[in-house]
Amino acid sequence: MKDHWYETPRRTGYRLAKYSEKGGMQSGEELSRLTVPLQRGSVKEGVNLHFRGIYVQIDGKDVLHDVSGTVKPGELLAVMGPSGSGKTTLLSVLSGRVAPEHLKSGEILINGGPITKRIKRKICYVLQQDIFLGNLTLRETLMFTAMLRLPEKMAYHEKEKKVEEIVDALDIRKCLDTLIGTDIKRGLSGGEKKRANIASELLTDPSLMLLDEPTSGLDSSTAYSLMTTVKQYTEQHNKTVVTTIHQPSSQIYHMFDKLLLMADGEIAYFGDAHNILEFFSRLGMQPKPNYNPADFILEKVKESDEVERKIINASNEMRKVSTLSPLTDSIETLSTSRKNSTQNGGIKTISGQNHRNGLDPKDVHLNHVPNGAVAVDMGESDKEAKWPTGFLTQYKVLTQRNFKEAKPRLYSRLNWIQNIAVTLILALVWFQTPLVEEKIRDVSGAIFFLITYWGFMPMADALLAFPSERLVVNKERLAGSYRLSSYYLAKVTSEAPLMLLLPTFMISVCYPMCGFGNAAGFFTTWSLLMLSALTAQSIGFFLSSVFFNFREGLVAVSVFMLTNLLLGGFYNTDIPYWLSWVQYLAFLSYSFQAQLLVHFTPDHLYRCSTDKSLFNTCIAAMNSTSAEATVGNIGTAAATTLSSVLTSTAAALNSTSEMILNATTQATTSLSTTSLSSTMVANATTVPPSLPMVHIPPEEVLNQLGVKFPIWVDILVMLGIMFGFRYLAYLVLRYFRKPK
Ligand SMILES: Nc1ncnc2c1ncn2[C@@H]1O[C@H](COP(=O)(O)OP(=O)(O)OP(=O)(O)O)[C@@H](O)[C@H]1O
Repeated sequence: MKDHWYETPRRTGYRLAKYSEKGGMQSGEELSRLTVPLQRGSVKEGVNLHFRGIYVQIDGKDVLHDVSGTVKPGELLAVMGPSGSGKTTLLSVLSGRVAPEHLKSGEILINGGPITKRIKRKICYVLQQDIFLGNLTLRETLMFTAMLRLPEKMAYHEKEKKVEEIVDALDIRKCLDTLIGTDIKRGLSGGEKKRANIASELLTDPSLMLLDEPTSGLDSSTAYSLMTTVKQYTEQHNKTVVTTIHQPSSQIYHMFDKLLLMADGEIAYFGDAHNILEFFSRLGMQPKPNYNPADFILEKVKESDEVERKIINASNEMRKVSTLSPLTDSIETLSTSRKNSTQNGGIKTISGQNHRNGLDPKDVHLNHVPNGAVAVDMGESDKEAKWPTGFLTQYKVLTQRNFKEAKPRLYSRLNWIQNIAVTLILALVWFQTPLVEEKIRDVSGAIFFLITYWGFMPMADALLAFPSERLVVNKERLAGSYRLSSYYLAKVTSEAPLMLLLPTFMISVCYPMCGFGNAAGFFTTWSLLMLSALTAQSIGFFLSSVFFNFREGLVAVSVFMLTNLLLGGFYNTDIPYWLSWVQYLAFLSYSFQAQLLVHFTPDHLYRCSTDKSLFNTCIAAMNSTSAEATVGNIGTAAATTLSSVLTSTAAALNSTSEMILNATTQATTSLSTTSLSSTMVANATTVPPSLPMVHIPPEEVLNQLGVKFPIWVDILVMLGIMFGFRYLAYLVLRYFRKPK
C-alpha cells in the first residue's frame, strides 16, 4: 500500500503529508496543519472535515463503531457498504443530527474547529427522500428557499440570479415551471426531484455537502448525469462532499476521490477510492478483469462473516499504522490536551488549529457571503444573526408559501362539489321559511346544522395542516431556515382566509334564500359563523399537532365532536350531574346560542301559532280573545229574549198597527241573524275567531330554546377557546414535536 490518508490541500500550497503502512510519514513537517490555514480576517476557503472515533449505539446495538475519516475541499468522499451498515447514521452524525443519547463518543472537526450551532446550519444535508411541498412549482420552491435562507440584505434580483445559476448547474431549467407533484398529482420525475433536492440545498452555497443516496431510484444514465454534475460542482466550487451510495456503476465509482467502505458499523476501508482493488488484492481477493469495483467490494464484504471480519481487521491494521504516524499522533495530542472541548448536540467537538493559535473555538465560525463559499473568520466575535432572515421576512415569505400550498388542498374540486350540494339542499329545504311559531324549531335546526357542519369541516381540514408538511418543516427547521413561531403564525394566518371562503359562500346563498333576515342580521350571522369556524379550526390545529397520523386525528375529531353534541345539551337536557360540566366546554353550544341570539330579535319576530301555542304571550292573547267572544254571546241571548217577548206581546194584543208589524219584522230578522252569530261564537270557544296578529317576544323563544348566556359571553368563550387551542398547538409543536 502506498500513499493514503491525510494530505493537506493542494490549493493552499501545503505539501503532501504522505504516510505508508511501513514507513509512516514521508513528508511530515506540516503535520500541525491538519486543515486549511486559518488566517485572521475572512478567507474564502473550502472546508476540511475530520471525524474520528465515532461510536453510535441505538437500542444497545453498535450502529457505528470507531468510525474515522477525512475529506478536503474539492473532494468527493463516497460512503459505501451493504444495507444497514451505518451509512445514513454516519451522515446524520456528521450533520450533527444524531440524538445525544445515541452518540457515545467521537470528534468532528471542521477546519480544525468545533461544529457550533451556526456551523451546523451551514452544512447542507440532502436527505435520501426528496422532501418538498408538492403543490409548488420548482421555481416557487427554489425562490421561497432563497428568500428564507439567503441573507436579508441580498437583493431580490440577486437571489433570482442565484437560483438561475443553480438551475443551470444542475440542468433543471426546463422543468422550472413544473409542479413538484404529490402522490396524486404528477410532477417532476424522480431524477428531476433529486436534482431539485440538491439545488434547494446548494442555494445557501454550503462548503460541506452531505448527500444521502442521491442516486437511489434513478436509472443508470440519470444517476451518472447527476453524479457528473455533483462532481463538477464539487471541483469547480471547491466543495467538500460526502455522499452515501449503494451500488454505483464503474463510471460513477471512478468519480470518487475517497472511499469509506462500511461493514456492520465498522470501517472496512478508508482511503483513496482508486486504491481499493490494491487493498483487496493484498488480502488475496482479486476481481475478474473489467469487473465493476463497487460490485466487487460489496460482494466481498457481504460474502460471509469471516471474509467481512478479515477485511475489517486488515483495515484496522492499516489504521493502526496510521495512528502511529506523526499526523494522527498530532490529532491525539490535540484532542487530549484540549481544555475547551465543547459539547454540541451530543457531538464532542474540539478545536484544533485554533487552539494552537491561542483562540477559543467559540471564535471560529463560518460566515455566508452572497457570492462565495463559506468564509472562515477567526478571532472575531460571533456577530452573525441566528437566522438568515428576520421574523417579519420569515412570516411574510412563509405566509405566501403556505397560501399557495394550502389553496389546492382547501379548494379541491371535491370540496367545492360537496359544499355546493350542501348549500343547495339547505337553501331548498328551508326556502323562504315563514316567520310563524311552527317554524321556530325548523329554523333553529338549520342554524344548528350550519354551526355543526362548519364545526366539523374546518376541524377535519386542519388535521392535515401539520402532518402534510411535517417533513418539509422538520428539514427546514434542522437547517435553521426560520423560527417555529414565524412558521406557525404564517400557517394560521394564511389558512384562515382560505378556510373562511366556503362557509361565506354557503351562508351568502342560504341566508337570503331561506329568508333568515335582513342585511344587518346577515352580517352578524356571518361574523359569528366565521368565529365558530375559526374556533373549530383551532381545535383541529391542536389535534393535528398531537396526532400526526391522519386516521388517529380523524378519530380524535369524531370523538371531540360527538362529545360536544351529546353533552352540549342539544339532544338531552337531563345530563347526569357528574357530566353536566362538559356542556360548558362544548364550543358548539356557545356558537349555537350566539346564532340564536342574533336570529331571534325584535326585528325578526315570529307569529303565534293559531293552534296550540307554547309561548305565554300567545296563550294569554288566545285566552283574552276567548273571553271577549263569551261576552258577545251573552248580549246576543238577551236580544233573542227581548225579540221573543215583543213578538208574543204583539200577537197577544193582535195589533195590526204598522209600527208594531215593522217591529215584529225587525225582531224576526234580528232573531235569524242572532242565531247565526250564536253558532259562530259557540264554535270560537275552541278556535278563536280571527286571532289578532300576536308575535312571540324573542326572549320567550330564546328561553324556550335554552339560551343561557348573553351574546358577549358566547363570543368571549369562543375567542378564549380559539386562542387557547392555537397556543396549545404551538406549544406541542415547540416542545413535543421537535425535529430530530
Ligand atoms: N433510530 C433507530 N432505531 C433503531 N435502529 C436504528 C435506528 N437508526 C438506525 N438503526 C439501525 O442502524 C443500522 C444502520 O442504519 P443506517 O440507516 O445507518 O444504515 P444504511 O447503511 O444507511 O442502510 P441503507 O443503505 O439500507 O439505507 C441498521 O441496522 C438500522 O436498523
